[in-house]
Amino acid sequence: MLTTNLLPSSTAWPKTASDTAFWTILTQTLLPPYVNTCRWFAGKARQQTGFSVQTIHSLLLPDGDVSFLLILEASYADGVPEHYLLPVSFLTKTGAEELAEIPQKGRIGELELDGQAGLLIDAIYDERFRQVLFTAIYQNQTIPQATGKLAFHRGKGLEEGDDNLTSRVLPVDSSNSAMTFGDKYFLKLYRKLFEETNPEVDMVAFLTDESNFTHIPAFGGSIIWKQTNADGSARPDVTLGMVQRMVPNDKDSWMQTGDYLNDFLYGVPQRMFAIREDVFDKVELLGKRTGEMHCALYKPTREGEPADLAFAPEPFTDEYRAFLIKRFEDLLERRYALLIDNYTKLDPLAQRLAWVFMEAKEMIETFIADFRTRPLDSLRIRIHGDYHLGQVLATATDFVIIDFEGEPESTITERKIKHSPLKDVAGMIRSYHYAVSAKLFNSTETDNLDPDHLQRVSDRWFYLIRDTFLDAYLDVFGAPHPLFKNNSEINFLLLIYLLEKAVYELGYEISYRPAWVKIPLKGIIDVVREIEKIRLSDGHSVPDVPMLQTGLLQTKGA
Ligand SMILES: Nc1ncnc2c1ncn2[C@@H]1O[C@H](COP(=O)(O)OP(=O)(O)O)[C@@H](O)[C@H]1O
Ligand SMILES: O=P(O)(O)O[C@H]1O[C@H](CO)[C@@H](O[C@H]2O[C@H](CO)[C@@H](O)[C@H](O)[C@H]2O)[C@H](O)[C@H]1O
Repeated sequence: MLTTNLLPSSTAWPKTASDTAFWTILTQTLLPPYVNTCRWFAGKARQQTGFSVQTIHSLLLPDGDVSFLLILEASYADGVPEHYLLPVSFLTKTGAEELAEIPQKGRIGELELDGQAGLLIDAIYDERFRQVLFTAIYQNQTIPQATGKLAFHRGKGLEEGDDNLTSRVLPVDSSNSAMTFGDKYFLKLYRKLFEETNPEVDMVAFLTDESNFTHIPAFGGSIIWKQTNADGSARPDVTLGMVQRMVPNDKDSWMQTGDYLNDFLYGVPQRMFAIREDVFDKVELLGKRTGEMHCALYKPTREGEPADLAFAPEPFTDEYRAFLIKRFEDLLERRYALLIDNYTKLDPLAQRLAWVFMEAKEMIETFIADFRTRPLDSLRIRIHGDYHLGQVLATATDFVIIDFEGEPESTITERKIKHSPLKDVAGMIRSYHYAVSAKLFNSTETDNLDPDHLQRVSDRWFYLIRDTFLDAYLDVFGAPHPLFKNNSEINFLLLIYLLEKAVYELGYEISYRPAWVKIPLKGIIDVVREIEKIRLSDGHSVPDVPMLQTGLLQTKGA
């Protein structure tokens, strides 16, 4: 098995940490093709100009061997370089059994080091490496490194006595790597790295330590690289990993909602509109849990107590308004450009929807600009930031909210900016709209139905579910609501965030799922209609945005 294309070096594995030439050769040979096959590498579509190993951390394994945590720098023709975590182990031929267990996606390549043939692997597939990480967290270890130290921190959720659990890598296909310990703890190793604590660690640690909200997996610990410069001065922390309690679950809420919609679908051809009561119960429960999460994140400073500035609520300042408007305007420009570039690839119905979006440009811009001066007394807090049905695990009777990393397109600093929690609410409402649209317009059961009728059925399901979610959500705080001034502010903010989310999604779908582009476009147009109503009722004239037939999402005959 290990006979071809061995990359030779005279340095023994443990000594390679200081052999710069060795790593330079690797970044020119084995690493680029390997990294480009990895799900976690986000630079595949960009013009790459090369990789380099920026930093190497060493971890001593229980048997005296060593694994390295490589910080890889990926450079591109345009834009700033990115940094990725790649832990590596070297398994020699003698460990034939272990070698056989390494999946293809963990095999970086064959090497011959100091006369020993072996395989360079992603160390997450090395049980010894996983064990060292977990033990270091359990023991709150700090391990000095050439460029600072690795600080392992144990959180409240990691129980006494759980220091010797067997581990395995989880087959989740995501942008990070997941492993479990004793099927009780879930360790996420972050792959794309940022200078600043990952918002997920902030949020999960805060909710575990400072609140009674139990519908997140409790915080079990973190792995932080405390960087220093060559002169010993400190640099921003880099989060490498986080442990949480493992949540037994069959599925996430996206799948669960899909199951409910399958039941609903059977009645549709018979012109029967039936949503089971337990579906409403679940939607209500999720609204309630969402409200409770925001309640837990709302931490007004009490008299005599020091303010926790990272989580203290803030008003809608001019600075925030300017930030949101600029971000929205930039997003809109990028989306219009993307839509124009891809227009001819869209089917005729998507093209019609795209036209309405184009025609509404001026009205959307005016609506966003309103945000600069409109009086707003609601408050902003830290929020989930990327909230949708896929981020909620469904347990037997309840829900557990995961993935607090925030919006993937935003910088880490942006992800920590406080927003109205209605941004999360808008995320979930968009998700219900996605769920019903994707199901009703892509199923054989509804293939032959009149598209206008189908659109009405879809809208009815969506409005009922949306209102159920929203009512249950708003009920959590009671009246007067501490975070929202009044219904008019709630409506305005919801529209802004719904629009922003749908415009964001438009880009995601053009890039990843062109057949679904119609879903966010329909979401945008629904908001445009609402804006029209508001402006007309305020006595404004509105630009002439064309009306459309219903049946907007139907792909048949396109
Ligand atoms: N605490 C947990 N317990 C059980 N499964 C989890 C837990 N956290 C995440 N998962 C599973 O791992 C998947 C990826 O987790 P997520 O936090 O969304 O990572 P990523 O940011 O890499 O997408 C989730 O969709 C879920 O299936
Ligand atoms: O990978 P992430 O969870 O960070 O989110 C990205 O991918 C999501 C799709 O997996 C995407 O969500 C969109 O599609 C969902 C259905 O697949 C739907 O429930 C969401 O409402 C919709 O936004 C998300 O936008 C993107 O950031």
